[in-house]
Order: sequence, then structure tokens, then C-alpha cells
Amino acid sequence: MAAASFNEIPIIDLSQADDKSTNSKLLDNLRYALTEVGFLYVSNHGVPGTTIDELINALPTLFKLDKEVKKSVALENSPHFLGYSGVGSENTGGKEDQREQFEFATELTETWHPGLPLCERLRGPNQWPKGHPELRSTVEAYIRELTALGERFLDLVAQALSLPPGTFQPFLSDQHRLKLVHYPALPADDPAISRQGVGPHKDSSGWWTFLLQASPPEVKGLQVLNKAGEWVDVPVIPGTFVVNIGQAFEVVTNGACKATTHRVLSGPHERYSVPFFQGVRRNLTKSEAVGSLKAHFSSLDISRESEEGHAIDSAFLKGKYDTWGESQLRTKVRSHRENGKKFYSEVYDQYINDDA
Ligand SMILES: O=C(O)CCC(=O)C(=O)O
Ligand SMILES: [Fe+2]
Repeated sequence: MAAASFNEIPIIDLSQADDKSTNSKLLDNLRYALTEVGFLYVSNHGVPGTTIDELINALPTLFKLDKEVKKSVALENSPHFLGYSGVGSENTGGKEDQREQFEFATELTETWHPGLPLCERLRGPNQWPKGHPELRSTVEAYIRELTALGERFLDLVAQALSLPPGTFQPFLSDQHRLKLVHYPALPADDPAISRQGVGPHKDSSGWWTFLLQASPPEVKGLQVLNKAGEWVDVPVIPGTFVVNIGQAFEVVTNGACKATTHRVLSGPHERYSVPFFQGVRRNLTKSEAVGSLKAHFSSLDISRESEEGHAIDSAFLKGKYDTWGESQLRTKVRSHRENGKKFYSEVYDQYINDDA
């Protein structure tokens, strides 16, 4: 029997985890959200309001920086795919996304050298715009808090899926990524009601995504696809993060927890958002990802979808490359071809042409 389709995104109150009398209710709600929806909000998440507000307040000034300053930290200068990219520089589903973004990650040194797998070069330092030291401290504090929230959340997810709390920690990377995103308002003379902010997609770059909708509640845009094929609004709820499953997590749970398709429509108001992509260990292999918890998930009566619906649609599984890191590098090279040509010339042609 097919599962009922959702019309609302569940809210999971993380403060319920601290109390024995509410803990099992929390785990039941979480299990439903994980297996039937794939999208949820977390409230009472413990990330200090000041850390969030400082980041939200930094966004308008950041995106108003001169073109020259943005160019000085352009993503195309970075072998680690970190930095600024302008409106229209990314496509989703063959259409231009109407958004600009700064991509940052956990601050790390570059440790790659010839002889190591190429994907190790994804690890490396951020590009910080000169003259804005407060941006660096604000983003670093936010990444620290979200890293901790992500780890705490994973333990609850494991328990909700009848696994020991630490089960998912060994899959984590040393590098988590974060994007500061600006969707400009539609120009007043644009005849369209909305345009593609980012087209329909599943999050391919991480384990779990924690999204801060950084504009006031009247600014709409984010939508998620339910099982009946309808787009459901994900309104801004102050004090929450929107949390969704990334494709690697779907693979490791053998499809019991699905990465859900979502999109952003841009409209009459500009919109800001900050997705934090919890990173997956680059050396995770397909056999480890599929095999580690296979017995557990095939014994658990979790998915009520048909076999067909249960199939995992993952570039990582379908592709030629055995590690998560290499399949990530391929995705990055394909979406940022200038970086690919400059820094990964030895695999560029292969990565671009291997979709047959
Ligand atoms: O801006 C948003 O609300 C969502 C962005 C998103 O889905 C993404 O960057 O993967
Ligand atoms: Fe996304």
C-alpha cells in the first residue's frame, strides 16, 4: 500500500529529547518525518539566537559588496570550489538558477599532493573578502554551532531508526559546506509571476542539510514535492531550521529514508537563505555505504512503498566512481567547468563525457 502523501512539513521539538517523558514521542515523530516525508523543521535546537541573527544581519551588506570585491573571491579561483558565484552561473534541470551565492566550508588547510586521490583536493581554505573580518568570525561561529547540532541530531535519527545513537557518526567528513544565498527580486517590469530560483533537485552534496530561511515570513519561495507529485510550501518559521535528507543518507539507509525533491521560486521580494550541508567522508565506498546497515534496514518494517518506488536514484550508486569523494568531485567539475579545466585537467574530459 502506498503511504499517504504529506501536505505539511512536521516540526520536531528537539527540547523533547532531554526529558524521559517526551523522548519516545519525539522519536516517533522523527521516525515518521524520516520515512514518510523526508523534510522536517527542528525547533528548540539549541543554536544561540545571537549566532543566527549575526549571520542574517550580515547578508544584505555582503551581497551589496562591489562586483570587484565579489570577483576577488570568485569560486572559479578555487580548487576547493569555495567562493562567490554570480546569478545564472549554475543550471538545474537545464535552466539557469536566478541566485548568487558565497560558498564556505569548515576552515581547513589543503593537504592534497600528487599521489593522493584527487578528491582530497576538495579539502582546503575558504576565500574571505578582504576588509570584512567580522564576516569570517560570524560564519565560523555558525559552522561550529551547526556542526554540533548536526552531530546531536544524527544520534536522535539513529535512535528513531532503532539503531544505537553513534551509528551514523563514522560516516561524517572533516569538511562541512555552507552557502550564503541571495535570490534577487524579480525586476518590476518582468511579466512572470515567478522564476526558477533553484530548480527541482535532491541535495547531492551532503549527508543532511540544515537550512536557515533568512528572510521574513512573508517572503515565500521554498517548496517540496510530496508523493502525489504536488508542490507543498515550506513557510518561514522563525526560530527553526528546515532539515532534509541528502542522497548519501538515502543510500546508507537502503532507501528507507528518502532524499526529497525541492525547489525555490523567486518572486516579487528578494530572499536570503543559508543551507548547511553536513559532509560525508570522501573515502566512503559504495560497498560500505550500501552494505553497512543492509541487514538492519531489510529487517525493519519501515518502507511501505512499492519496490519500484523504493529504488534509489543516486548518481553515486549509478556512476563509475567508487568513492563518495570522487563522485562529488565529478559533480563539482561538471557544474563549475572553469575550475575543472584549471585544476582537474587530467580528469576533466572523462568527467564531462562519462554520462553515457
Ligand atoms: O534557498 C533555499 O531555501 C534552498 C536552497 C537549496 O535547496 C539548495 O541550495 O540546495
Ligand atoms: Fe537543496
